Amino acid sequence: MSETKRWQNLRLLWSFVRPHRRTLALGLLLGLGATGASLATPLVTKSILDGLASSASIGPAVTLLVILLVAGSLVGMVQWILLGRLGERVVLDARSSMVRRLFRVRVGELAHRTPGELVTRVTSDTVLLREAAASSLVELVNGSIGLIGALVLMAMLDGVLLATTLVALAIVGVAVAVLMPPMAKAQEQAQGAVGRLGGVLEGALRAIRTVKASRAEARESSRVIVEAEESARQAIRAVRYEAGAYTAAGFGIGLAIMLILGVGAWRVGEDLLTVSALVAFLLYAFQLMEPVTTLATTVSGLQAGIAAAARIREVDALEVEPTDDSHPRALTSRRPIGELSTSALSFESVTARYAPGSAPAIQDVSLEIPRVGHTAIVGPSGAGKTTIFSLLLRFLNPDTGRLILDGTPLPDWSLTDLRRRIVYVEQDTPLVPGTLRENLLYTHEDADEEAIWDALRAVRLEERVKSLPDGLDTKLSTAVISGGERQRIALARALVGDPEILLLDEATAQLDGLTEAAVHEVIARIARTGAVLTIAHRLSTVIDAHQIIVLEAGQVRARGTHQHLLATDALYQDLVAALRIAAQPA
Ligand SMILES: Nc1ncnc2c1ncn2[C@@H]1O[C@H](COP(=O)(O)OP(=O)(O)OP(=O)(O)O)[C@@H](O)[C@H]1O
Repeated sequence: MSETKRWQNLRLLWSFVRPHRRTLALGLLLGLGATGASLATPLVTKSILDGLASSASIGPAVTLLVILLVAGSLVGMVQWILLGRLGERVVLDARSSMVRRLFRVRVGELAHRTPGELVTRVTSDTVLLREAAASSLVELVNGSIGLIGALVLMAMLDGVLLATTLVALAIVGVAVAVLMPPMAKAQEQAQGAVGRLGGVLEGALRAIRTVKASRAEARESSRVIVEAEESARQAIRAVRYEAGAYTAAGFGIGLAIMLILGVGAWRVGEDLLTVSALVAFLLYAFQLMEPVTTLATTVSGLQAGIAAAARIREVDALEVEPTDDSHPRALTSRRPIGELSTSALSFESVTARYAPGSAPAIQDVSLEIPRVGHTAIVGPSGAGKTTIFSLLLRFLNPDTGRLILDGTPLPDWSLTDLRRRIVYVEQDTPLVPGTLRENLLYTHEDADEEAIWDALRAVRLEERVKSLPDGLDTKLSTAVISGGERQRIALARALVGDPEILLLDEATAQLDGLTEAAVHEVIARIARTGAVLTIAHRLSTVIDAHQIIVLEAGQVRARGTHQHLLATDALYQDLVAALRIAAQPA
């Protein structure tokens, strides 16, 4: 990591702590209190020893020592709790901001990342911020103050002994400084490996049915375990560096104590130092050990936090969709159909690509989708059908040309207004976590109970839902839902959404009779008052469409009704022949 990047990441780390700076300041203050108590302890011990040697009263000094011990411990405990809470708040803030960001990121940006890897960033990378932001930062500041305080007091006790201690500490410092950068790099790599492990496991579990049906359980578990092994290898590498730093620190401390004892004994023998001063000096030397030994973990905690901040930063850098604030022109009202032009949507010479410099996914496409009626898009795989939907929903923007909705270019609509008018039913119809009711109201939250039951009736799910013990409030995680039912729930959601425009990506799988009937019912209902655009995979869907658009290699090849295209277009004839074969009962 370059210095500028490290600095940026440190600032990012600070940006998470900043809102809690008062708590942090209190933590630092309490830490100072505890440090003060431990710095005073050797001096009070010295005065007790001196009192004993001269037969003076040691009562007040002993009382002070007890007070210092009790107060120091209590302050330490309060600081611990305070910093623990601070750490958890930092984690929560980081998670909340990442999650909000992730849901605003453009769909295309997420296409190249596995959900599992992103999940790891939100769940485990943020935990590393906790240590770094709270304990490490405070330990570093308090530890440094304790270190400086002890050195000053040691200088007051005996300059020669201090010089001896500093030589030993310098050796420790150099060793730790040499071992730190590779340790930080190893920690960064270990964190990255955990992310990849999450990604691979998530991908394999998502495809679990295919995995099992292909008898590939062993192969898939090996693939995941390879990532787990890599993660362990990276973590072990990091541990090795940590161990090196600790050993160097421990060796240096042992050396320092031996040197202090040796030189101290000589100075006591020469009457240059009292025994009580040597004891106090040794107590300080032991106090120095703590910041020096924990320095490695404290700095490594900070390094891990900085590396985590870098990975959080990557999510921050993902391109997000524009906010509605950038649209002063609010187009919120649902316009009466009579006032509209006959074309709800039009493409004007649209060319679009998924990445700069790549081949266009669609090229120079012009088409009109009538305000009322059903338009079906057909074409071979890769022809650009899904791209048409992505452009309409603004998951993707055209390179050239423009799209017009109700006479207004798409970029002039706020995303909220645009997507409020459109309901999108995906091919594999994912349901969101929550209850059946929440799923049905997902697109149109304000719909009433009557609209829900009407939609369920239309997709032949009324009886099934009524038979569920919790009815509409059934949690989908606890219910057994078949593939066909899942599709019918998604279709019912479309009806409840009461859309002006329905984008329906028809399932390619063979549909059961009920689901096929539900598809037709939904298309027919919405097409009576709105525009339905389907990516059609079923002959029956195509035959009934008012308009069919044939796409080939990213371009509009032909358009018309089923009869017209059947008589005039060879590709359409081939596509229909394939759909006929697919529609034959097995
Ligand atoms: N996320 C993506 N990144 C890069 N290229 C893509 C992406 N999605 C689609 N493409 C490319 O764009 C072209 C059109 O793809 P599109 O998915 O629109 O076709 P399709 O007609 O829907 O195909 P299918 O019927 O197989 O789903 C193809 O060449 C495809 O490889």
